Amino acid sequence: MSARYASIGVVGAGAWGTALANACARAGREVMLWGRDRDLIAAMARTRSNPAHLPGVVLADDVRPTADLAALAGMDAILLVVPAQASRAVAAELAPHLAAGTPVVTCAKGIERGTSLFMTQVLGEACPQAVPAILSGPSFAADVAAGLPTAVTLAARDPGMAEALATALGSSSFRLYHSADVRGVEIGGAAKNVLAIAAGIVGGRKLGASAGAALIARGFAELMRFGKAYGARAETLTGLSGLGDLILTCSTAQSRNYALGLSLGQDEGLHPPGKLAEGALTASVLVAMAQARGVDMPIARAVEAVLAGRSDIEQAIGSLLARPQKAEA
Ligand SMILES: NC(=O)C1=CN([C@@H]2O[C@H](COP(=O)(O)OP(=O)(O)OC[C@H]3O[C@@H](n4cnc5c(N)ncnc54)[C@H](O)[C@@H]3O)[C@@H](O)[C@H]2O)C=CC1
Ligand SMILES: O=C(CO)COP(=O)(O)O
Repeated sequence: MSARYASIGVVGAGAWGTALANACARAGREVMLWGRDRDLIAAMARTRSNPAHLPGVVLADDVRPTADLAALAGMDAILLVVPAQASRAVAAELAPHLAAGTPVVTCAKGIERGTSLFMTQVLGEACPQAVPAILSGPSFAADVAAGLPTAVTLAARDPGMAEALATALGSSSFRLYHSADVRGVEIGGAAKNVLAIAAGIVGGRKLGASAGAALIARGFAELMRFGKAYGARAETLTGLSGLGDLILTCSTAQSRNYALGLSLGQDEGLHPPGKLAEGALTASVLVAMAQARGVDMPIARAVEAVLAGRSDIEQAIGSLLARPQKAEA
């Protein structure tokens, strides 16, 4: 069945796109890797590396970089690996080159601002002839590129398609579990980034490991409430793409979202500059969507208030600690 997906087009030559291109090559796929920056793509083809986004990683022989989206026409499946807020524009540019029924797997973690749409819903609008799917889970690009063991979830509404794609892209070091709970997978990836900023703030303020663990557990309670309100399955939220990714991203400054929170917690502002921290872009839309369905998300709300400049760190921490004591569940 995996022969159906012998060729994979990866759209987006940042850290994650480059790592996924290598992972697909490792799984025996023929891979084309598209990036919008012609100079960068030419340099990647020449040097077989992407030092700007993924230093120290050699591009696998079976990965062909291209700056021409039309070159991806005829690929058996596409991985869309650009930031969440750029996904609509890039998917629309890609759409004319896709045959009807081509799976397009979004690998971005976020919710579209302005429309409050999840990533596969954005794909459905921008690329209506494609079949949307999602890949998400605890996986730093550097780890995947280095061939360290990782496990993620690939979800598509059609379970057979999810299984076939997972079989085609997986290898012994890059394990893909399959699922039909598309909504659950996209909610976990979007929400955990916002909560990771809070975890970074706790780290930056040196509130202690106990506070860090409490933050993860109470953050997960928020993620569960939001997920249930928006139709996710509980087993998905407690799986790799929910709890798994929340633990990873809340645990280390290797995460850009955690690193941003760390910097805020140390009163150093929004650092490091120029690094993509999806949680900073998702926070306001996540909080608005929670409010719209009456979901209580005090930690996400505190992060949003800090990012919007309506609250300083001390006020945000104070407001969380001043909440009335209540039953845990
Ligand atoms: N880096 C990681 O470890 C992981 C990242 N992700 C997710 O993957 C997505 C992409 O992240 P990264 O690759 O890490 O980011 P990155 O910052 O390394 O690369 C982003 C890429 O997208 C391109 N891009 C940005 N705006 C664009 C536009 N309008 N049109 C075309 N291309 C555009 C940039 O040129 C760059 O090549 C994010 O949603 C992130 O949450 C998911 C799992 C792991
Ligand atoms: O999503 C990720 C790991 O699963 C990457 O996290 P950051 O975007 O915070 O670096």
